[in-house]
Amino acid sequence: MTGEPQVRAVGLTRAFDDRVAVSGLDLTVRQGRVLGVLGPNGSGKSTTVRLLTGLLRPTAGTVELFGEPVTPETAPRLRARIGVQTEANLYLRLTVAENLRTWGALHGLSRRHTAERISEVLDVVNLADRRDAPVGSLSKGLRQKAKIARALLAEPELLFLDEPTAGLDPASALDVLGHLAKLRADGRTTIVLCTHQLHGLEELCDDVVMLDRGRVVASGEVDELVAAHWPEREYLVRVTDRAAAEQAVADLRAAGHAVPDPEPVEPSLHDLYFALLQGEGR
Ligand SMILES: Nc1ncnc2c1ncn2[C@@H]1O[C@H](COP(=O)(O)OP(=O)(O)OP(=O)(O)O)[C@@H](O)[C@H]1O
Repeated sequence: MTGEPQVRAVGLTRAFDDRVAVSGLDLTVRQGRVLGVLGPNGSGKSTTVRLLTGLLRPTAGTVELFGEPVTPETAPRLRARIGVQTEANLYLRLTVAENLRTWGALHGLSRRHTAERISEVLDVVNLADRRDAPVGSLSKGLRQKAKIARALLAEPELLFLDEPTAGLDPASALDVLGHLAKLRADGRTTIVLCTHQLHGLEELCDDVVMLDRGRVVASGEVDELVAAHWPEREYLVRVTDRAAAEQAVADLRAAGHAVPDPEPVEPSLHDLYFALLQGEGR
């Protein structure tokens, strides 16, 4: 963990009237890492992202982005360097491409670079065929895609995503997660994402903060947390011959290992969805 801290929060706390949404949160996200902010509904994930991006003022505690304190004065300048998926609604009367062009202009991108990036980000979220549709005519999931495209447009060095795969169909969710994995592999983008949908995120997150009712219940590197919780590993062997599976189990039992009976692995509804709608397995 050698990168410079891009995000640092100390004692971050936010109350709404007498309800404490986030309490005493400490976190550091270093350059090029992916932090997952995880927790059930109402645990404070979105509030955390809004506090970290300067969209909400803390009741107590401090936030630094790129080593600079976030204050009402610095927030607009610092926010120009980050991509936030949840920030501000899209203009419903403008088309997807017009929304993105406006965003590109706000971030100082040239018209030509914006046009190139629009094609690239619409491909990432699989929305190219709706680029000239008014955003107001899009379904909820398609609007979500447009917001992700907007967050990615200016190739921000720091990206905040709030439930990025919520409302996306399984193939589009995989496309978005695949793109985030590519950004992670490039090492130039630092990502903070909050979610309660864990599927597909295990391989993406380097670090996690787990929240419950606004408090941190665990935080650290994913590998270290998993290893500390489950020091033992299980091993999986796959064979297609039932008799061979039973023989292997009998041999293991004879050698003194407590092994359960072999169980067939049934293809899932997920597998069926991809076989029928994405052409896999045809
Ligand atoms: N603007 C607000 N006014 C009053 N209470 C709020 C406000 N925003 C959030 N809260 C409360 O703060 C707590 C944390 O909310 P938050 O949206 O951060 O949770 P979350 O973990 O993102 O939840 P979800 O997974 O359901 O999106 C909740 O109890 C919520 O009702």
